[in-house]
Amino acid sequence: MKAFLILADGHVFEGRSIGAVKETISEIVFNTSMTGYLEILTDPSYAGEAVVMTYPLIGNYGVCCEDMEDELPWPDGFIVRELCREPSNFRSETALEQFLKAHDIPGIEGIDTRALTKILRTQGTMNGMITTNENFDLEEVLPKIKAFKAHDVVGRVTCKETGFVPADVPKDWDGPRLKVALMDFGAKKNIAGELSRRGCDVTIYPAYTSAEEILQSAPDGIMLSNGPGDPKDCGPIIAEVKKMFDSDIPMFGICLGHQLLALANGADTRKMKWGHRGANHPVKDLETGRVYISTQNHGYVVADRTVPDDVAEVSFRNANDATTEGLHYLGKDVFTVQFHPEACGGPQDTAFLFDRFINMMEVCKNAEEE
Ligand SMILES: NC(=O)CC[C@H](N)C(=O)O
Repeated sequence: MKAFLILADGHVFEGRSIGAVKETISEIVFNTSMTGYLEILTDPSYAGEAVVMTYPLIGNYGVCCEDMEDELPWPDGFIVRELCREPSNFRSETALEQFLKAHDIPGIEGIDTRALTKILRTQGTMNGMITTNENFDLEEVLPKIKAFKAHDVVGRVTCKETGFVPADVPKDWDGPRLKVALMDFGAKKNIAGELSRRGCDVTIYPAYTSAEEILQSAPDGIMLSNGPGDPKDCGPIIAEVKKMFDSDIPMFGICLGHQLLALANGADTRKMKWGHRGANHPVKDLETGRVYISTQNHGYVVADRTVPDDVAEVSFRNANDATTEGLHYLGKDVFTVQFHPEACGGPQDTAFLFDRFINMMEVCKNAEEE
């Protein structure tokens, strides 16, 4: 069946429908990862967006359910050059096409994703519509496409009830056992995974949980997760995050969590032209000068020179465009990053940041006990 991608600037791409047959309007963003399509599809931070994969062949190792970052896929659409229908991998449980259909995600294949990405790079990400309606009227649909704005996407993806992931450590574990409160703004599964493998009992809280409730549970540390949408749309959450920050409990924030904590402390965020989405974004640790390759997925960034000097300093910068990639809060056991240390694009990457968080919590806990 024919399908069309209509961009807000009037460009129309014709391809074939994949996944669910339904019309959808969302922001069209591109991801440059060559693999990891399942992790991308199940990352809740993509809610409200349709993802264009720039790598031309997608789906060739099928759907390995173990790799899912959430129970469900979250993008509103999926756009590829060529979808592989005969995946080959011993871990694969189904083909991507079936997965998209089963979860009601519409998509389009067979379009020139390189031309599409060039448009998004020159003009910036923009809204678009995926439709199988051949008789669409451009004049009629363009205003609707332009007007689209995703609402309360964090509310859509966050857990509805408190959850618990116990420490996943051997019986003879002699490392610390710590209690972490994970704020779920759209958390990827492996955030809790990285913590639990390091001896943490992780309680996962819905995004709108009050700071009072979190503080009452007396966690050793608070983890602020990634999540979808514009961080400035999260006013009530920002207010609670500020109260958590003022409590002096160690904190670690990733992506949306990083942005929310920056906003809570007087910094500003801005929308990027086309964002960072891929598995090979170089970030420089400003303390050591070392560059790490990171996985990223964000369309907003903490605006340069808006972070009050007496509150925090920039700890990481993107080596391509020098944007802020991490903050370290002065005189506090609190740090945040814009990239994804829980995403294992390579063997270890920046997972050491979880060790840093564990050490912080341990030192703090020991100091209290003494
Ligand atoms: N992965 C994330 O947490 C993304 C944060 C935010 N929604 C952005 O696009 O910048």
